[in-house]
Amino acid sequence: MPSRISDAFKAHPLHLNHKHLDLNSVQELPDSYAWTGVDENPSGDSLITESVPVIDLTDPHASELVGHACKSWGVFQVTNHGIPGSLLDDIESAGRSLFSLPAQQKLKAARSPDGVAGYGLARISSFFNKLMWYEGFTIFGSPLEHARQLWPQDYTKFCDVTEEFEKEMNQLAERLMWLMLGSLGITKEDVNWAGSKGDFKAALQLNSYPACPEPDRAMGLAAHTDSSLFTILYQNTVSGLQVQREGAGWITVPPLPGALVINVGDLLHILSNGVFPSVVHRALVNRTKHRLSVAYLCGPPASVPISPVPKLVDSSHPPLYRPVTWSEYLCTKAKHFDKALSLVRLCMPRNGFIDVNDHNGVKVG
Ligand SMILES: C=C1C[C@]23C[C@H]1CC[C@H]2[C@@]12CCC[C@@](C)(C(=O)O1)[C@H]2[C@@H]3C(=O)O
Ligand SMILES: O=C(O)CCC(=O)C(=O)O
Ligand SMILES: [Fe+2]
Repeated sequence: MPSRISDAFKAHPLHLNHKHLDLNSVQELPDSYAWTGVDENPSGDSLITESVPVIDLTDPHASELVGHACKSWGVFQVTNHGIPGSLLDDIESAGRSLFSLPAQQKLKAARSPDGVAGYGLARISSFFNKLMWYEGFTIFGSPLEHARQLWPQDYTKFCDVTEEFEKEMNQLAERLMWLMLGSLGITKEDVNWAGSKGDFKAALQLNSYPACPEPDRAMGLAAHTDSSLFTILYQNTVSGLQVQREGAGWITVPPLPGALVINVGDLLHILSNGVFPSVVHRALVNRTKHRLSVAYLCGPPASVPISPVPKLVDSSHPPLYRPVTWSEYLCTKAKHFDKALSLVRLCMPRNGFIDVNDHNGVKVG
């Protein structure tokens, strides 16, 4: 099993990057991009339409609210999070300047088939027989080499902005982690790798969804859960993000000015012994507007095995998952996609508790 995140995909390279179309110049939806069932299960079909919780982080009850949102939704939005609006504007501009480069230029920074970082299709593309209306750029570590290839004359701006953004996101991640775990009575002593500052690793993902001639039949980013502890997502003003809610179908997470979306990932689901569900989500596209999002996928240091926190385990709550490192999990996900979580599961939950992440029999794609 790989011990470094950058080696996580070596055993399962993605050889699809050549299938790349310049989506900005396509007038009609090619058959290879036409999905069926995109419009199935909209939340409007149920009688009560619930919405994803919005939490003001300066609220004195923030931890309880966050805990409740994590348990019952696995996703929430935050306001008053302390990330300057100007930095959100800057990261959006950095993304725009990247994705508006000519296709040939972007391909100079193409992610290698077995790599983590760079420009290309979504990693999960190989699990679907249709292509996504999507292009992405992943930063893991320094983006310097790729930025030099993209903008030989002027690469420092992109590096400065992404570095500053990651620095701020790291601090917010630290705060959120303890709000989430704190709501379960878990302290730093219970999670020994998270004792000091700056212990998170993260992937920064820039996502671009060009305007699409037939949005009702296209898929921006197919349904998935994140292989992170949790993800902090900035979306521009164009809506598209949807989360799957048991019994309610697909619920749109509306872009709120200045707000950030936080979603539980598979590793926090494991760490919380299944108490926090990792939410299935996807992104749809728009007919006239270009949608951009930036995801900060927060994970533990590469060599740390993640397992259910002992405090959450007793005779009536046996550990549901075996220990797994981030890189090992990414490798399992690259091979088995939505079966990855059940592959690290030790036993089925007791007491008739249904694990929302058990997709056996439920199609997420
Ligand atoms: C650290 C990660 C987590 C990755 C893979 C690797 C780098 C990029 C991440 C994403 C970002 C876009 C959705 C996703 C599903 C994808 O295709 O690439 C994510 C995937 C995961 O969460 O599994
Ligand atoms: O673009 C979005 O809203 C979702 C992006 C996402 O799910 C991801 O980057 O993991
Ligand atoms: Fe995601």
